[in-house]
Amino acid sequence: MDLRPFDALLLVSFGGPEKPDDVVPFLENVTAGRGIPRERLEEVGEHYFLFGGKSPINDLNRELLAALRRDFAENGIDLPIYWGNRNWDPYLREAAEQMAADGVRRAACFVTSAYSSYSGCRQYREDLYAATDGVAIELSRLRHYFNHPGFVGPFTEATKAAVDDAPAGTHVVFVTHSIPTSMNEASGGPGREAYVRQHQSVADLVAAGAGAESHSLAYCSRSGSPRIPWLEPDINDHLAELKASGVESVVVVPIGFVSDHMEVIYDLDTEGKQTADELGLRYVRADTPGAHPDFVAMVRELLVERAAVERGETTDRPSLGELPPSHDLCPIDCCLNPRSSLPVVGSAATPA
Ligand SMILES: CC1=C(CCC(=O)O)c2cc3nc(cc4[nH]c(cc5[nH]c(cc1n2)c(C)c5CCC(=O)O)c(CCC(=O)O)c4C)C(CCC(=O)O)=C3C
Ligand SMILES: [Fe+2]
Repeated sequence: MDLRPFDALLLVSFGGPEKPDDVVPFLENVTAGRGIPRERLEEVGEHYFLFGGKSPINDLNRELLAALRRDFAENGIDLPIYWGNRNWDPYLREAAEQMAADGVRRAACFVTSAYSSYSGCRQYREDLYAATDGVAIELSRLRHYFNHPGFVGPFTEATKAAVDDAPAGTHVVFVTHSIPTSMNEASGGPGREAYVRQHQSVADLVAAGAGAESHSLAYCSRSGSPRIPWLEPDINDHLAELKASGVESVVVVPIGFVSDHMEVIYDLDTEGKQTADELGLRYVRADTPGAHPDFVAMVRELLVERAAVERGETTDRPSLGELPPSHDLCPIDCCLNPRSSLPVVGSAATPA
């Protein structure tokens, strides 16, 4: 398999605490200079302490790494895979330095965030720039994959399984991370609202593929000042509205998350489930892709595709639904955040 010009794959993720002593320093990393109210930090810290001070995210990434290495071996790909996080050990900077020491010149980066937003797109590209500043290595962020069959497929399979087991009249609620409405407006470029449009497209695709009778999109994990508008409805409010409108059973599908992060196991499996129990709603949560073989194969396919693009060859760019396959290079004004003007990797010269 021709993977030139790449000589490594870098798995790029958020990072999370692994023990109680990590929790506060991790939260300080995440919120550095971001003005998250202290109240919210204490509350988020409690979510982690409830699970022994350990986030599931690092172990999930270790599983994904192992699955990727097996998939590469089975497909005759002899490319090293590295791992680096934004907010916790192993940090991106260490991964970049290790790659450079190992002689890697050009790495393709797979980010564990499928959609466009400052948090899921530009902030990672800022992190990649900072990690390689002064390090002789070039990084290329692989395209957003929210509408790739390897992402939509596992969600459709999981949702169909849950819907098939559920009583008639079950409503499917798709859930993602809430973000400030201003961040949504800037996602994909000024006024594009790519974040919400991408989620709506995935929700419609998965609902159709799973044979859902009715479906909607809701949000979890809101933070920040209550005076700043964030995307709504919150999942808990939404469950109450559904119940009031006569719904008796829901399947909850966390399409905003590639695996069972803290948001999924706390905000949905713990808090959302409790809300549903109090309302007397049947509540089942569908699986995230995790290390699903089709999701793992997608990472390889995105790498092979981008390598061909970099060599100037024409190639297939699989996508589902009405939105086109996402760009390789982001428009120069993609996912801007008025509070940040840091340099980034992966920008085109032209605006959206
Ligand atoms: C869009 C989006 C994703 C999905 C895309 C992606 O996957 O990247 C995501 C993922 C994640 N967010 C995570 C954790 C946190 N996010 C926070 C804060 C924030 N997230 C935001 C957005 C997103 N976040 C925003 C606009 C904020 C507030 C401002 C800011 O600070 O930027 C805070 C601070 C406290 C709080 O405000 O809740 C924490 C602790 C974890 C780790 C979970 C684990 O440990 O398993 C993961 C995967
Ligand atoms: Fe977050």
